[in-house]
Amino acid sequence: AVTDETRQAVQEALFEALNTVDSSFSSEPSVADGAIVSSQIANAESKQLQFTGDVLEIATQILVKKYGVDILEDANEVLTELNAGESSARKKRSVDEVEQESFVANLRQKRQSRGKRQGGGGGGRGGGGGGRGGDGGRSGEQDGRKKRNSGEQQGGGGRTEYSPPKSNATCQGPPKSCSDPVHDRIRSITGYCNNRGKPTQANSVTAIRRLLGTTSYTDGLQAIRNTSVTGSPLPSTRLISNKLHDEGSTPNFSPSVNHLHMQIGQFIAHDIIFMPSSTAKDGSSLNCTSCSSPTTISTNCAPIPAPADDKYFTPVSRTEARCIRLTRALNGQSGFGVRTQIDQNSHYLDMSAVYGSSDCEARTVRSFQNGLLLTNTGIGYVLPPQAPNDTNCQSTNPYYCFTAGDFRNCLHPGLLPLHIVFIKEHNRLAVKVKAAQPSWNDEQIYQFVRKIMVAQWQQIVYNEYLPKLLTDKYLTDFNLKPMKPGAGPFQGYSTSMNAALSGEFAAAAFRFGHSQSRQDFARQDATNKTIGAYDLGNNIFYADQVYQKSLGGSETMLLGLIKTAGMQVDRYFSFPIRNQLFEIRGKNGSGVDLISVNIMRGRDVGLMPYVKYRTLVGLSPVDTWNDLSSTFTAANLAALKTVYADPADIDLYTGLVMETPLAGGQLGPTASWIIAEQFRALKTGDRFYYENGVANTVGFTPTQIDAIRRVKLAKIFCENTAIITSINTDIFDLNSSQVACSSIPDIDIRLFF
Ligand code: HEM
Ligand SMILES: [Ca+2]
Repeated sequence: AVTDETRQAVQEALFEALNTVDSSFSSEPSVADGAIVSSQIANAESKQLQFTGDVLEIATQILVKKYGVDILEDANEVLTELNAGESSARKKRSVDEVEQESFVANLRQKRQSRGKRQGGGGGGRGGGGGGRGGDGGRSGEQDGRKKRNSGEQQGGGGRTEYSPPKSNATCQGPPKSCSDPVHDRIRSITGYCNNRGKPTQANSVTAIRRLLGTTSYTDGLQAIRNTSVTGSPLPSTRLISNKLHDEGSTPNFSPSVNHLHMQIGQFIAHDIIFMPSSTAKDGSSLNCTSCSSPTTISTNCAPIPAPADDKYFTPVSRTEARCIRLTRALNGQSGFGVRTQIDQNSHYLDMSAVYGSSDCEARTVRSFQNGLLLTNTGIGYVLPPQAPNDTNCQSTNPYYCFTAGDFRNCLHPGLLPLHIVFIKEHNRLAVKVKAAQPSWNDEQIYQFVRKIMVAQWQQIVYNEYLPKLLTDKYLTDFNLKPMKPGAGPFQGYSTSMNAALSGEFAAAAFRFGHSQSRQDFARQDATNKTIGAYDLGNNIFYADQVYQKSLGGSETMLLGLIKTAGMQVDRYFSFPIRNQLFEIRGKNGSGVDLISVNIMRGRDVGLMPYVKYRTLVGLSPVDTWNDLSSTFTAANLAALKTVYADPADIDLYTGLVMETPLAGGQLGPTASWIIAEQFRALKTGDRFYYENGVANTVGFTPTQIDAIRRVKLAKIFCENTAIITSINTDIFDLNSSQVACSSIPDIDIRLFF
């Protein structure tokens, strides 16, 4: 039983933590050299969680320091009591699965009233502002982005705090009980009620899973791993990147897999994971550029020191070392204990990059006419709607970036041909549906088409993308293969399978795709002539490439992806990936090294070192370097020894990309395992997976499932481009034979009525 003393201690710790949160962080102009801080911009819902998370993290440290870790269990009981009191204090809403109100989220108001009761001044600064209006996700997200050259960024006065806690009924999840029949038929945008017993599981803005249930935080709570098991400091992740991951002058192209495989991989990533970065108190991006930023700006800064002899990130001055900016992933912990990262997208494989991950965001991409998605055709061909207020966008009027289901759609130009093709495919199907069902309203058409779109996408991922990545054995062992035509329905759905993303997948394994990216992105015209390539390093968050009408817009970019080789998946990364992410055109060194970021992100998220995952995967445990010799080449082993003092230190990301690939796949055993495990969760944990037959869920009939099993990504490209008239039989095969588009059957929408 919890004592009153504990209750008192917990409340004291929370208010002390609140004061720390309110006073200890300073904001600086959020942007280095006018450059982009990050792609991982937190939306309003995530920011609400950050406030709670930051307070709980500090309160946890206070309690542990005073009373030891054993108090945390009782402290969480107190928190449950406090939250229950909070819930009953609020007017009950007419929904039965209302999430519990959070005591901590309302802490500022409590401090004020507490201050009054005690006769004190009650320090809270404002607390107003920032709430997300009903008008949608974009505007909510804008306030978190960089406000370049904005004078308001300076000075302390009048700044608003984190968004005040608010009911999240508007943007997060339909205000309907999971037993409402709407959840029989319609996959919610957020993922809400996909699992009826655990409605918010794998929803957008919820926590990631941890494969081993543990973290590598040195204090067991939040402190980033920084020491070797030998006691010496861990190497800087930029040093690791320089020594192990520099492709040098001899890039390794894949002999068989095209560049499109890279691009679809990123589109998959942007469906299932968006791990937001911490923000400053005012909701803007933190400027974690200087090496001292963890003490001068925010404890949520984790800049990466560049070695003094770094060729690209040279020292700031003779006395000041250079760091590569990095902000810690936003802490969404909701109880006392360990820091917890979140996924801001719906974790499910449900085309979030097209449809959005919150109900507000979903509205921003719809036209609300005849089920159509918004487009912009001003230039003479279809582009997504423009986002003139996107402050991450480096290209300016008239080359605005775009609004799509995922904020990162303009991260680099290679993503846009896919966004465009899928918007066009949705609208193509919507037109057919309208013609066949003239009486249907916008919502009916939209949901009908969306359901088919997601089914097609799942088919493409499981039937075309994954078999090019994983070996047949992994596909079989993890139940990843779609069933044969005529078979099914699939009986693998399990209510106990949590589809949520694992941190290991998000912060390490699935970032393998960074190794597939070329420096030059080709364009090819209808005659298969190369008509100009663009350089990745000069185009991060620049949208102007798709506006190049004379070069064929996005279609020649798409054909370029299909017709050129991707890079081999290995430990080497192209120059822009390692040096020019977020670089301003012409300003060397204004960007970051994505690979040093990946490795540091793993430490930030608390991933365990590589060797800890081997037993999970069925590999031998590791004591000495020699124990690694069957999974690494001698050359890679020797390279590892040049940076790590002990095999137990190896960062997960580096270990995964350095393992010898399995025959018949692109990855080694551990990376394959982590990725296969995730796609199994996304398949067998998704009530709406298209092959399923689940009670009280309106899926597809056997005939409809078979129609989806015949879907080919190639046909979607054929139908939605002007220049593609013949295409690969195997869409990701660089050396594929070609067929006429007309010989590939189109999906027959009539089968779905
Ligand atoms: C030119 C190609 C690409 C660029 C420029 C790029 C860039 C980025 C950037 C800037 C981040 C955020 C890093 C961080 O702050 O931690 C990121 C994260 C990530 N990338 Fe990529 N990426 C590319 C391709 C890919 C591909 C091909 C895949 C997968 C096959 C992929 C998978 C991921 C994943 C899983 C994350 C983590 C996302 C999150 O935590 O929200 N990326 N990428
Ligand atoms: Ca999703």
